[in-house]
Amino acid sequence: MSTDTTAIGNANETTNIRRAEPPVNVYVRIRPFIGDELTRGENQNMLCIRDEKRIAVKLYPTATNNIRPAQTSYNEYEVTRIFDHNCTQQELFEQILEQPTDEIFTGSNWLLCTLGLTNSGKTHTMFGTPKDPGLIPQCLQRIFLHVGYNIDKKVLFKPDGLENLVQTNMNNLQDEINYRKYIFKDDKDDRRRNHLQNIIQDQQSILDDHSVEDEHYSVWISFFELYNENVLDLLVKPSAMKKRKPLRLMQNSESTIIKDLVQIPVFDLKEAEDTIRFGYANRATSKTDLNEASSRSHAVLCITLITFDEFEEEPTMSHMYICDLAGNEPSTGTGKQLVETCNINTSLMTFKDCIRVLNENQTAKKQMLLPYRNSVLTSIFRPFFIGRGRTIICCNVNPCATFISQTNDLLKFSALAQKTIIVPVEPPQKKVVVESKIKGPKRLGQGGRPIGIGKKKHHQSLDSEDIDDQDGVVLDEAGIPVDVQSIYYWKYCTKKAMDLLQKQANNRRLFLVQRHEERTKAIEHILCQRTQIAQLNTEKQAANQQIDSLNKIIRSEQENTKQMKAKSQETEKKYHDLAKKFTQTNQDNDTLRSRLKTLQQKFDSLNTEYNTILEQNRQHEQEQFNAKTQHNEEIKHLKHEYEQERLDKLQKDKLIEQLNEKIRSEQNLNEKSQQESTQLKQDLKVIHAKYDTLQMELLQLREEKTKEPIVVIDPLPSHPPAPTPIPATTTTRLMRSKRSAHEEDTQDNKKPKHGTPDRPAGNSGLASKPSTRKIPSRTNLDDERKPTPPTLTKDVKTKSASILKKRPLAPSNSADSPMLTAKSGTNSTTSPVDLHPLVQPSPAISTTMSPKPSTIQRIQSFFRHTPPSNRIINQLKTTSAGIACGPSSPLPASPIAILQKPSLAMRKQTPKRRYKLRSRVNSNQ
Ligand SMILES: Nc1ncnc2c1ncn2[C@@H]1O[C@H](COP(=O)(O)OP(=O)(O)OP(=O)(O)O)[C@@H](O)[C@H]1O
Repeated sequence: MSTDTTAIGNANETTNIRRAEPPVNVYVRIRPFIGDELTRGENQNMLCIRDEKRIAVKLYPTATNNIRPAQTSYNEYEVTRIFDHNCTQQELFEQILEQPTDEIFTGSNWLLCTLGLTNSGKTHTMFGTPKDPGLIPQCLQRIFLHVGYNIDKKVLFKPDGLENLVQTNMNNLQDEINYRKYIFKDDKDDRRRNHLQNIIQDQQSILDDHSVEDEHYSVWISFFELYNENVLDLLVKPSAMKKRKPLRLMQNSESTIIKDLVQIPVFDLKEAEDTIRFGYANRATSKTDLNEASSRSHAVLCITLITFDEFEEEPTMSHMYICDLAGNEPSTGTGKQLVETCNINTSLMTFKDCIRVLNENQTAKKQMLLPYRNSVLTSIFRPFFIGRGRTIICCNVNPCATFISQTNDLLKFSALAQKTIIVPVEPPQKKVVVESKIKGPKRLGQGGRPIGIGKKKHHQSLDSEDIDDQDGVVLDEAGIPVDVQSIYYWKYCTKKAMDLLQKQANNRRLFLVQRHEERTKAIEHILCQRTQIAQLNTEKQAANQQIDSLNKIIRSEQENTKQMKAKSQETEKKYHDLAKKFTQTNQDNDTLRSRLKTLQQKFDSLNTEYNTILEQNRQHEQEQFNAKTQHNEEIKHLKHEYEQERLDKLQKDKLIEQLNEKIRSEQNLNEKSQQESTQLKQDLKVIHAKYDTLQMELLQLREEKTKEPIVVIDPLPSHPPAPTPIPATTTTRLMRSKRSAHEEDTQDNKKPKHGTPDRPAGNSGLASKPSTRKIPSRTNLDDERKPTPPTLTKDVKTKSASILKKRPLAPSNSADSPMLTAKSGTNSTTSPVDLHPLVQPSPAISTTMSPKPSTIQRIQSFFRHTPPSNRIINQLKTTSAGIACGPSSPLPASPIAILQKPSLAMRKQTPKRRYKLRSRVNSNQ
């Protein structure tokens, strides 16, 4: 372990000095709860801020920490200033770094480093965010605010290590030109990339014009990290990042030099920020259990300010070291992460040890050696431990209850550091190395007078002595040597020129003194202006705050305006819609009005029509009323008539009923007679059979009596002449044909509508259809009924009468006659004479004579027309009378019957109907 002799001095002297000096500035910043810390229950009010400088840590068992005793106790610590979670970045800068930043312009060096657990907000405090810049961006802003237009555009000097300066030339700025090219590679124009190059090219002429400016500042930035105890440059080419080698540390008794560290001149704030952003991107970070982007190295930013003035002998150089230390964390990882954590913790431990030793040395009689060589970090910061600069420590505190033990340790160290006083020592004499043959700027104060002028003075004295001592020189009236070829003449001229130059130099000196005074005044004025600017800045900040609040108001107003605009647009839309509707409604109204007009006209016309119709109706009603009264009278009359007719009808009905009863009885009789007739028909059939046998007998008899002549007297004049004898076959045939004709007649008689032969045709309604068939028997009978024509001979008549007298028909019905036998068997009372007068035997028929064919025929006809029984005849008479009664006295259709119809009676009696009814009644009547 090496010792640092610069830190060891006389103990008593040092203690006295220390008391006068301010201690190390230690600030505590407590970050707010982030992420899910509140939901995890990390807020257990473990930290209690007593006042601006005092903070108390509550110690009792928590959910995750059971180390502490059960009873609640507080550890109270005092620091320079405490900032709670409400502290803004700007507030922090104003309190911590504003004054140190101003002081680097007076040549002081400052070290600001952050300490704290991992994830406690160290990087956030240093760099911040684009919207909420941290201490470094604000510090740069402050520096460039001071520098203003006095930036050294000539880049006359460059830092050599942390303590020395070198004058620049064409060669030693080449590295910086290259650095700037890749750092500002994203520039759209080449202005910044070529800026330094252009300066160097114009350097010759600029250097000649040294008298124009009086105060210059040049700002240089270097950015490196301490990773695993190696110094690694952060401003190297991205392509060389992986190959980059650790930089070497070179130390002497006064300072530490990092060899080959890139230092870049920046000419404005933008360039400085871009440079730092470039370096920050190269920093080693990785994800840990506690932080998404945990710093795995200590990042050190060095801002170097070179100041030179025409009236000062030497340029001054000051540094601002801003160090974002990696977080102190438990050694829980493995492999690479464990190595990183160990190195981080070692370097932090050494840093704390150095502070502790310094603190202990304040009171200890025997001064201890600083263990700064134990880590690269403390080696670099050594000048600050030996008083070559001031130190600020910012302790970032994680408020979570989980880490309260580590927080307590950190605050304990902070309180210790805050009590530590580091005695400042005189800065070593800065060496300005002139490497180029080109002359540097000529300083007025340098060497008292210009070299040339001093030499001239020396020559002048010599020359004047020469001239004064010259005796043989011929002078004119003005005292000028006449001989221009002589040395005295030229000496004289030179003397005069020197005098003139001296005069000019004196004048210039006076001018420069005057200008210096003016500039001093101007500087005073500028300083005054700076204070004014500071005031203005505060005012500006206040104004900015006001602007912010106003902006908020404006934003809210804008939002309101937007909403109002939207509303107005909506309203406008509604208005347009309503206007459209209004025009539409107007058009509708117009059309409705026109329609109303036409309707009004129609209404008027209809009204007039209505009035006329009303009048007509009134008249019509009157007429109807009159007609109604008439109709009522008519109805009364008709009712009366109807009553009469009804009575008549009742009488007639009674009559009809009586007649109906009669008809019914007649019908019964008729049925009985029909039964009898069927019986008779059967009898007739039997008689026919008998008749045939009789015929046969008759034929036999005829054959027997062929020889006997038969006189046949024909009573009818229309009768054909006496028939010639007919052969038997022919007679038989004739008989048969007659019988068939008789059968046909019988069959015709079966028909009910055929009237009986004695029924008068004219009295029967059924007889209105006379039978087209002529019954020969009836004709014969009619003919028989007729009186015998006078053409008949008396003989014949007599004969026939005699025959009839002698041989009445009854005797003809002898025992051998089947006809008589049958008749006598069935009805002895039946007699053809009694029954039917028409069938009485004709007196013309002579029975005495042998039967002739005509007689046979008459017999046949007799049998054929067997008269019905009396009963049948009576029945027929009754029936015919009944039947004749119907159609002979038909009931006339009565109008009352029509009126009796319910449909007609119920029908509404309109005048028209009434009229029709009346006309019908009239027509019926
Ligand atoms: N004052 C603050 N306000 C709001 N957020 C903060 C504040 N301080 C820290 N944070 C947030 O806390 C988180 C951790 O912060 P940061 O990375 O700076 O911690 P750290 O101490 O640098 O950690 P490490 O040592 O691991 O690098 C970040 O997300 C950051 O945004």
